[in-house]
Amino acid sequence: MLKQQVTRALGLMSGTSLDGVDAAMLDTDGETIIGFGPHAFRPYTPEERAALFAAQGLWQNDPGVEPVAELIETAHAAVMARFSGVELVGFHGQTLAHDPAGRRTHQAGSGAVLAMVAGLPVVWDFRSSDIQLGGQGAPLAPFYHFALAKYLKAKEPLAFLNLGGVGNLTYVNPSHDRPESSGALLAFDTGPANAPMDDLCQMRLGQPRDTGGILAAKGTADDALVAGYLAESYFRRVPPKSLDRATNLVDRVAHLDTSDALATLAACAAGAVAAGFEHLPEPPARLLVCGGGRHNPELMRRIAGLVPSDVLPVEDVGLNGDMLEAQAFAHLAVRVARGLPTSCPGTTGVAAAVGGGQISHP
Ligand SMILES: Nc1ncnc2c1ncn2[C@@H]1O[C@H](COP(=O)(O)OP(=O)(O)OP(=O)(O)O)[C@@H](O)[C@H]1O
Ligand SMILES: CC(=O)N[C@H]1[C@@H]2OC[C@@H](O2)[C@@H](O)[C@@H]1O[C@H](C)C(=O)O
Repeated sequence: MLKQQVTRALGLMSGTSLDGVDAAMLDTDGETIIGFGPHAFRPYTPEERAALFAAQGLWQNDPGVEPVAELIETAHAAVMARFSGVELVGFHGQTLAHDPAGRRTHQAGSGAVLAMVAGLPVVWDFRSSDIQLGGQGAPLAPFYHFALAKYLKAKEPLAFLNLGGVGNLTYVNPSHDRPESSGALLAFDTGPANAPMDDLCQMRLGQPRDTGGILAAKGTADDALVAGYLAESYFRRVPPKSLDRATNLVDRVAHLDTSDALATLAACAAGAVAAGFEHLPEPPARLLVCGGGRHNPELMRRIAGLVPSDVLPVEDVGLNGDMLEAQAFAHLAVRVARGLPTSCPGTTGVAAAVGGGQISHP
């Protein structure tokens, strides 16, 4: 257990978009955010990205996973070395496979190795205990979203939307004192967000993304295809629910030219968010958007056209939308070190509030 409560924690997040490692420092006691610290981004090289892409679907003991874990550890160690004054590290690892129905999830990279390299305590393996207890193991950022709502002094319910490789939505009712209180949080993955658009760009153009949504904006979405996709059962399923990165969405737009295909994928991602709104207790006045997808005006325009809330990048309330998930794992690390829960029935569907994560010491 942590002796002092307010801790300078470094959060490390390598998300499903496979773009690189986000690292951000946060001063927190795991409940109240005291202040934000420096941050850094360490992009994966095209070769590293290709190796991570090829490793999608691999489980802990599968052949070929070891060199990928080493790649991940090396990239994280490099970005950690840029920080000083860190007291505790929260290391998410790289999700390679996620199967909540089978009660297993795989975040590659060892926190024990990073603890040795950095000479610091590292909290890692955040998702296993939740999934083993019947939760989805994801999303986990909602407990941080709750702390952010308090930091913003929100009085009314609000929602956070992360547009990463996968999208996830968190409804926060800030009238509660604790995130695990019944009704304080409702969170789930909305559907694929940027990953299918990125994959299509990589396959057809040899580039990692449709920067600024420029190509998507030139295209016309295939509305029938979008409607057929959104009619699928995932979108109607009552949360909690979470997704793997893998999807066959790119195959479905194979017959479309690149701009139309990207417009269609953006419409699917936006439609998935709107479908998620159907599950919220009420539409919040504000939808605060983080994650790389908020840099895609075409995606943002489509979401704003479909939901009744004001759709705002989190920068509009003074937060950093590129570092929010890294900050979340700093915050969660402190919660784990203090023995506080990191998920609850409203966020992952686990039967009761549970603390995930293990701590490795150097
Ligand atoms: N300027 C931009 N224009 C369009 N898309 C962008 C831009 N910048 C980033 N993105 C998209 O944002 C994504 C990266 O976002 P982010 O880093 O939030 O995802 P992640 O954390 O890896 O994923 P997840 O949250 O699912 O784990 C990439 O998929 C990329 O396509
Ligand atoms: C299994 C896994 O890694 N899920 C990620 C992914 O990326 C976005 C979405 O799907 C979310 O469920 C989760 O990440 C964020 C950080 C979370 O746990 O809140």
